[in-house]
Amino acid sequence: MRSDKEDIKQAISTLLSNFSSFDQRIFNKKQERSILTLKSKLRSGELSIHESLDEISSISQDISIAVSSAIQATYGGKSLIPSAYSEGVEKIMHADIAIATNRLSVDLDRLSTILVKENPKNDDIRAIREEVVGLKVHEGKTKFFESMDILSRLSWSMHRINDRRTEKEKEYLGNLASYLKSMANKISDSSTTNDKSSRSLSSFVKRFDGFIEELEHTGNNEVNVDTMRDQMLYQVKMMQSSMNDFINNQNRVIREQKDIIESQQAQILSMESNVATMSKNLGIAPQEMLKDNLTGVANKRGYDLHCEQLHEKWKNKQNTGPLSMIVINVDHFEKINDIHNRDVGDLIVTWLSDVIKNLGSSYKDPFFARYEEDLFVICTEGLSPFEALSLIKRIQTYVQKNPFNSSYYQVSLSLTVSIGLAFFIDEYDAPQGVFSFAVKALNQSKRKGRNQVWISRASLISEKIGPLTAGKK
Ligand SMILES: Nc1nc2c(ncn2[C@@H]2O[C@H](COP(=O)(O)OP(=O)(O)OP(=O)(O)O)[C@@H](O)[C@H]2O)c(=O)[nH]1
Repeated sequence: MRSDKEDIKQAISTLLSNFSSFDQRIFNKKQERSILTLKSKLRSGELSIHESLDEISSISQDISIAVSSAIQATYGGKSLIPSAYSEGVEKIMHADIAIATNRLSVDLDRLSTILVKENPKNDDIRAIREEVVGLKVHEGKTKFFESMDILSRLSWSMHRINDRRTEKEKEYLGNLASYLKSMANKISDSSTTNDKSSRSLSSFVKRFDGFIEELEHTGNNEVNVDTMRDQMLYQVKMMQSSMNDFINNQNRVIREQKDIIESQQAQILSMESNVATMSKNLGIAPQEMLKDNLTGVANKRGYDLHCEQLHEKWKNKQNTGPLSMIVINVDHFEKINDIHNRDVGDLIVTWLSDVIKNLGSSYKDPFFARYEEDLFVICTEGLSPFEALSLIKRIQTYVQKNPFNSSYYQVSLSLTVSIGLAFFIDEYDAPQGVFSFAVKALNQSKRKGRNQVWISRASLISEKIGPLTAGKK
């Protein structure tokens, strides 16, 4: 595109030189000066092709008028009817004006050839080119006014082409700026860091916005559009260098994260191998280490592991419905041990564990563990406060109404249990905290006379999780 422009500039410049060499009778000093100024401005790049074409059009009109005046002066002021023209022109065929006309036809030939090559699909230009070829056929005959008319029309066609070209270039620059803006936006939004390189990328969003606005207010002057293209090129280079910084930084962050993950993986591997060694030394399989020997349900280790998973779920909001912890303890267990013996106590622990497990299976089969001694914990997931309380009531009623029997030890004992309930309420709740809320509620049940259910943070549960229709506060 650049070199085509240079060709056009060159052709216009030659045309102007030939204008200057016209017979002095045709020009006055002012026209001569304006041709010289125009030429030097065009050469220095002060003037665009667009502006030069305007000037040429007006100079060629001046020249046409001057030539017609010259003819009138020569032929005694005959009126300018077509036959007078052809007669006048015929008579000055051998004068300088004829030479100038021939030069003009050569210039037109050159200019129209370049334009047809550049715009092969433009019908106007092709038609003008045919007229120029027609002019050449009549070489030797003076066709000054026709040449001037063709030059004028050629100027206007170039005008229109230039207009469309600058419009297109502006559109292209605008699209490019929008694309780069959205790219800078996306990258800085998705950045994992807020370092200098990602901030610098986000600053391009504003810069491109300014550029798009400036483009909207720029006319079709190609000198301005050239400047805008240069500015855009500069911004693209700057953005490229910011992107390089950004990519280097992101790579560094990824490398650091990879190092952390590798060291964590190594720790996990060593922990796993420790567990494997421990279980080997103890002669039990790893999963057996998470089970209570007496009841076969999860033990405290199993409970701790479950709590870790529960915490992850809670933090990432992946839990399916409300979460709660229910702690259950046999009333006066020490006395039972003392009055009967620890074996009876063991049987009671096993019996109660089965009772809780069976009743829980109708309540979405919650995780259940023997935490220690005669203390059990149920972690419910997806049970409303009302449903959790209904499960608690069923356990309590079952224990109360069904005495523990052992034919071997010949005992039948009426037992009761005390219970504490707590719910996870907000993102600050962690399993250890919720467990201690549940234990506090259990202690309250014991203090208030046993065989009771107490609920921790009951008003918050009603407000944030769901209604409680049973239980005491
Ligand atoms: N049989 C049996 N007893 C255990 C076991 N582990 C701990 N114990 C005993 O269980 C008793 C725990 O009693 P607590 O739960 O404090 O009961 P309590 O103080 O009698 O009664 P509350 O105040 O109603 O809880 C202690 O005497 C422990 O020695 C076990 O595995 N089997």
